[in-house]
Amino acid sequence: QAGTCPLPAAANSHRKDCFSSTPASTMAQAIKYLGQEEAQHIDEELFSEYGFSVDQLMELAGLSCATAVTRAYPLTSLVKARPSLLVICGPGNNGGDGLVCARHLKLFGYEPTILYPKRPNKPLFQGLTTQCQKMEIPFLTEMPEAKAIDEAYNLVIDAIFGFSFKGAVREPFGSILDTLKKSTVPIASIDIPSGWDVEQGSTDGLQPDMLISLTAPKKSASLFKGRYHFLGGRFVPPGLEKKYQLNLPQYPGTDCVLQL
Ligand SMILES: NC(=O)C1=CN([C@@H]2O[C@H](COP(=O)(O)OP(=O)(O)OC[C@H]3O[C@@H](n4cnc5c(N)ncnc54)[C@H](O)[C@@H]3O)[C@@H](O)[C@H]2O)[C@@H](O)CC1
Ligand SMILES: [K+]
Repeated sequence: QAGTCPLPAAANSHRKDCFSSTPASTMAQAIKYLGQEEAQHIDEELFSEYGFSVDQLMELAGLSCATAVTRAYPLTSLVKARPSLLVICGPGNNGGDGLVCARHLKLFGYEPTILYPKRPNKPLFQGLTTQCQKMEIPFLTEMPEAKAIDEAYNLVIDAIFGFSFKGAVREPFGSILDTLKKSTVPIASIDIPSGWDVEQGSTDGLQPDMLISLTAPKKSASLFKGRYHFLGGRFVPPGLEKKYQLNLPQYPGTDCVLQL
């Protein structure tokens, strides 16, 4: 169909070429938005075929997230007297990214506080937790009320669920997400806005101000309406990028993030 973009209507800059008059053969390919299974296959292949360990990629992912946050919300732009942030970590690797992100943000001069209600009994997560504690990052024992969040924090970092989220949200995360929906503080979501279906998004879910897509955006990212969409996780080997036709944009220089 002439002039019809095959991609979802929420226009982002990478879709401009849908309407370009440039012949298809010479068009730059748009970055791919991954389905849930495809994201999980890439993840598995990075560990099995490409020899990475989880903690390696988590460190790079978390550093990307912290770097992207400093770009979108520099210390000088924060509205509260203290550069306070609330980082909410979930029970899987998305939560691990949140712990790494919090540690780097502390090194970058922010004052993160962490809520980590479901902690996996695995050395990786125990180590990341100890590192944050040794960095003098406080851990909350319960989720504050929306009003208390509005008063205390400049930004909430949502590291609750990533690309493995499925089905109805189980507690305590249902209540946590409900509180977040009532808060007016901007939210920066790591990889997926938590509670969103990885492919279909959510009509009544979180509406984050920022999304940091890791490796490549997931399908639901086409429905993101916030101000800042960043790509991070600059660790994809060319063979893997080619196999999955990711068409990743070129990161500038040595940067670990790119604004989409
Ligand atoms: N391959 C990659 O590209 C990388 C991925 N990383 C991160 O890893 C994430 C994926 O991590 P995981 O596969 O561990 O999964 P997630 O962190 O997405 O979540 C899985 C956890 O959430 C729970 N869960 C799932 N659905 C739920 C529901 N409806 N209610 C309550 N709990 C639910 C599961 O029981 C499990 O504990 C990515 O989104 C990304 O943030 C990075 O750490 C490193 C690199
Ligand atoms: K998330």
